[in-house]
Amino acid sequence: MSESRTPQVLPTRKSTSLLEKFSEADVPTGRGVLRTVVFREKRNGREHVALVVGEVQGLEGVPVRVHSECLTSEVFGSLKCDCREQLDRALDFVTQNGCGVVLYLRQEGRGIGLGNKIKAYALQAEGLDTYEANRQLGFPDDLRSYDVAAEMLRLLGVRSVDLITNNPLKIAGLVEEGIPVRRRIPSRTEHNPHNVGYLRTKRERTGHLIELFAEDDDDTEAKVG
Ligand SMILES: Nc1nc2c(ncn2[C@@H]2O[C@H](COP(=O)(O)OP(=O)(O)OP(=O)(O)O)[C@@H](O)[C@H]2O)c(=O)[nH]1
Repeated sequence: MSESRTPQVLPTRKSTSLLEKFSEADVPTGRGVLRTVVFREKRNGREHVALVVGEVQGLEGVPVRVHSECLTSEVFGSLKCDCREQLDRALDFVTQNGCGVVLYLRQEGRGIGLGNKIKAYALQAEGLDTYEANRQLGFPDDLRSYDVAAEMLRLLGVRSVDLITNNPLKIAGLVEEGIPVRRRIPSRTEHNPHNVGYLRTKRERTGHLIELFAEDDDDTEAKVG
């Protein structure tokens, strides 16, 4: 008796559709026009933004920043982290380069949300570091996933990226979701007395490639900032 085999079709992340492209328009800014594309998550209605400069469809090695929302720093000017500066510098980079994408993901507080991030700040004021505070609240160090970012890039037609980041987990996360990362572009920001502990902890605990001092310099050619 001949054996009939059903071809095994493995589900791939690429075939899952998490998002719909909801709207887009050109928005004039101090840096120039940003093509602003809003994607909506089908499962929860959450909106994420792609800020696109130039023509990226079908391109390899597109400079991309995958940036997580940080209301406290980006809107209120908090000095406890370097998020606003990283966003500003990434936008400078892609606009000066004439091509690139900044994905602005609604993953406040590394995915735990604004209210919980402020709870974590209260614990940090009592001496816990950023990861200890997360754990005390019952969360892992980082709740983010990169499936949404990967699908946004695919829907924009980006074939591979030069990722603006210091976070090795972001690179791994995107690769895992099927987006080739050609190289890393370091994101360099200034430290201050309020965020130096946060930056050091990220470097020590999650391997962030942060150059806090001149002696940390590496010889990668392109840098943001
Ligand atoms: N839970 C928690 N989140 C924080 C804290 N400080 C900043 N964040 C959040 O951390 C996120 C920072 O995200 P990103 O700017 O993408 O930075 P990153 O993962 O450090 O990696 P790169 O900037 O790409 O190197 C934002 O969502 C901030 O709101 C904190 O003390 N606790």
